[in-house]
Amino acid sequence: MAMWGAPFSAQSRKLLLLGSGELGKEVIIEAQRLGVETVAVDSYEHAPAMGVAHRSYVIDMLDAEALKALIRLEKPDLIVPEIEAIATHALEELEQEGFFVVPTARAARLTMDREGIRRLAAEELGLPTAAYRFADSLDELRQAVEELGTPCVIKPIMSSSGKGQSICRVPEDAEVCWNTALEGARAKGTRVIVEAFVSFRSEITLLTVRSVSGTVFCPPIGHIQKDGDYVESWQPHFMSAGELEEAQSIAKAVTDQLGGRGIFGVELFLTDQGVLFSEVSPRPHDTGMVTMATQDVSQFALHVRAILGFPVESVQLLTPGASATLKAEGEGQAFTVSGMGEALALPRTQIRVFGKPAVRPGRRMAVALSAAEDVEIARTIAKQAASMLKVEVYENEQ
Ligand SMILES: Nc1ncnc2c1ncn2[C@@H]1O[C@H](COP(=O)(O)OP(=O)(O)OP(=O)(O)O)[C@@H](O)[C@H]1O
Ligand SMILES: NCC(=O)N[C@@H]1O[C@H](COP(=O)([O-])[O-])[C@@H](O)[C@H]1O
Ligand SMILES: [Mg+2]
Repeated sequence: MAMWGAPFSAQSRKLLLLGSGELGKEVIIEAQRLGVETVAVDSYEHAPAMGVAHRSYVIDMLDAEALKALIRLEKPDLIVPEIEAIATHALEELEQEGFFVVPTARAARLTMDREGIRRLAAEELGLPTAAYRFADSLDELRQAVEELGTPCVIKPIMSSSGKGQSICRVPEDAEVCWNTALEGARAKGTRVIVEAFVSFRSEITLLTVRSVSGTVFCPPIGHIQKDGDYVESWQPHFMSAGELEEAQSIAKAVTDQLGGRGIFGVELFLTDQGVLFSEVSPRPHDTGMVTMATQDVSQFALHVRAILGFPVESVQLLTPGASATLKAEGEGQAFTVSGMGEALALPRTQIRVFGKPAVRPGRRMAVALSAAEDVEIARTIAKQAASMLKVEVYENEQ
């Protein structure tokens, strides 16, 4: 039986979030709504989730010793990874000591790098994916490109939101792609994955919830990515019954293998040759921010419910809807976000301004969420709302 007392009391239930961006901010808000004590951790001050948590810490989460020291000090009831770049071996050690890692320390380790999850999905589970190779040097990369043919996609094994990702269109591009990967990798190390380019009809995120009730799927979310990062998403994405069944069976296989409780964002490509598995996040997904406008219970609330051990019997889509992102262009800490009034004047539209303390080119700063009678109208309105939002950087100030 789940029960707990007030935050800060000896009876509190304490959730510690590793990574405190826009997704974690919503997780913390949902946890707070259930009376949970919350601790936000990230590598920089004033990260979005820190503003809504009871307390926060700034540490290098790839530093195993720093991570272990903090967790042993705080003794949280739940450790909730929000990003991939975490010293996951430290999480495994902490799990051994009795700490509870969401969904499991092994899932966090396997999804931390593209190799772990790709080998598990393709080689252990035999799920359909794009053909792939790994390379540790420019020479190995050239060899992989030759074997897979062009075009192919090259990504650092440790990166997210498209960082370090590029398309190799002709074999001569290999060197530029190698350098792009080196610059974009989020941790030291040079290993890359080379994937055959998939000409998909569309791509989706299938949010999959594992709770005490079993596995429940949210209606599929369609999305568009630019330079490897999401710019637009909508729900539901229409697909045939056969295709949906294929997608759900892939999602079920991967999430059952990873185990634990919580929400998983299973990324899939829809092609004329069938559904391909791409990757999975054992946590809420950026494209799933649309669920704040469309579902009876958002992906963030579902995650919190499932990890606290509560049932998730079903998920209801209340309305079709869409999301569109605002990305910064400049760089610096002196900036403003404007256009919120105009965006909010649009029908059935909400915005989330994340409150990140600094901008850099391409950084996601806000999202517009619109509901409408059909997804196409919702997409048009969400894009219009996002285009009204502007980030203005003050060049001459700090
Ligand atoms: N093999 C491929 N063929 C075609 N397009 C691809 C391929 N791999 C990736 N992409 C495109 O790039 C996007 C980002 O790729 P991927 O999800 O692997 O990167 P990521 O950095 O983990 O992104 P995120 O962290 O936002 O999920 C995909 O959603 C897809 O649009
Ligand atoms: N695709 C993964 C993703 O969207 N993750 C979200 O972005 C934040 C990092 O943003 P930042 O790079 O702007 O600090 C993460 O903390 C998470 O909320
Ligand atoms: Mg992805």
